[in-house]
Amino acid sequence: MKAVHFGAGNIGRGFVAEFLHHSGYEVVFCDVMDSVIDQLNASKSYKVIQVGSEGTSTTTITNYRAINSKYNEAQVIEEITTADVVTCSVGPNILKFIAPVIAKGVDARPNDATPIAVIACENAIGATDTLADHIKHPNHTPEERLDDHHERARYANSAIDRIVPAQDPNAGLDVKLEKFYEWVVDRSPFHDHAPPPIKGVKWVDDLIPYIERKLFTVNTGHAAAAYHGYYHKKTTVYDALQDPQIVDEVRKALAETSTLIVGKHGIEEEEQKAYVEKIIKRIGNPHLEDAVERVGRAPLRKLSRKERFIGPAAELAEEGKPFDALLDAAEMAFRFQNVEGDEESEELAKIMADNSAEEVVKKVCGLAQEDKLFPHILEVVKRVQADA
Ligand SMILES: NC(=O)C1=CN([C@@H]2O[C@H](COP(=O)(O)OP(=O)(O)OC[C@H]3O[C@@H](n4cnc5c(N)ncnc54)[C@H](O)[C@@H]3O)[C@@H](O)[C@H]2O)C=CC1
Ligand SMILES: O=P(O)(O)OC[C@H]1O[C@](O)(CO)[C@@H](O)[C@@H]1O
Repeated sequence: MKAVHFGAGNIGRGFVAEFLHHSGYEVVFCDVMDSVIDQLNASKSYKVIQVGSEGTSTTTITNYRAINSKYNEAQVIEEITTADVVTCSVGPNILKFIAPVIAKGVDARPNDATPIAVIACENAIGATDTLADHIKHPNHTPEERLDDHHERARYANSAIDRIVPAQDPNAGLDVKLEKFYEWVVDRSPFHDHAPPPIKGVKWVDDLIPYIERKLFTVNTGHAAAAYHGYYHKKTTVYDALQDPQIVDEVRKALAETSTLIVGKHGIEEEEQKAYVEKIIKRIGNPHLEDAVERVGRAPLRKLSRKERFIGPAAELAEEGKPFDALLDAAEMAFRFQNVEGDEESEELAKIMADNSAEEVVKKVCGLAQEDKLFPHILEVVKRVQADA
């Protein structure tokens, strides 16, 4: 079996490739960074090191190759025509850039082979759908080829959860990460044949409760800790969580999202409480040394309409339920400006400087004036702008 994986970064090498490897797949990494491609092709193995209070354990990943997809389109297409699975972990904003080559690879597949399974492993609701929309766009797949496209490819959304911090620059290809993992994938696209045999994946018929619970608990809590931590000059998320005031903010934000999740998805209150406790423990893992700048990265994405703060706060506002702590966390995200190495934080600073508060709320948060949350976020933006 063969899997083509786009994005040989932290989650790609550390989580997705590890699962694929242990399930018997040869992994062909595609990335645009020469250094990582050269290292992968020059080495026969790398290590995945799981750290936590239970101790450390290591697994070794072998049986992979790597292609620089920036220069070798024909080679990537060829690999996709003979692969069983395409996965990616490149970041939600990069999906449009990898779609054209995947479209060509899918189009070149024979209709009588098992359709290739395409699974995007990004922190976003419906990331595989987004990728599929780009792939099926007339610029990339001719319209007359869409009718039987499903015979060549199936697209499954997924929710992927594992904390993989930025790695030590001297670690080479090795990846340090937490022991916990969860990879949940929508089974419905494979209704007429077996889903790909990836060990450790949980196949479900309805992914929405899983991805919303994950995004609005793990990612809301993690990002809230990082943004409050950054504001209070903490180095890591662990450091941030040593501050009782920050823990309190995180707990309050998660109490708000829990109300939404429990009400919406029929999850037991006690179960959600236990999930929250587990998440707070996970994000406070001292062995990960996870910088607040990494967890806060890409604030424009994280402040967008369907994301971890505005998404749940907008729904809570419509239901007339409390969302104050989510507003506080969003305020800290708006203050995450001009952070070294983070382009979106620079863009955020420009947007905040060049636009009225109303325009910022519309542009960044995707809210309309008639949304109940609008005036509340507007106050937040005005406050941050006044401090500039
Ligand atoms: N690190 C984590 O703890 C988790 C990350 N995720 C998600 O996984 C995705 C990736 O995150 P990380 O692995 O942390 O980031 P990363 O920055 O370590 O890896 C991203 C990789 O994608 C590559 N890339 C960028 N543009 C590309 C292109 N056009 N074609 C091929 N490769 C390209 C980059 O060179 C890099 O190697 C994000 O969507 C993130 O939200 C999900 C769960 C956990
Ligand atoms: O790019 P994002 O959305 O921050 O994704 C990485 C995040 O995913 C998580 O690992 C959770 O699975 C976060 O802890 C981490 O910060």
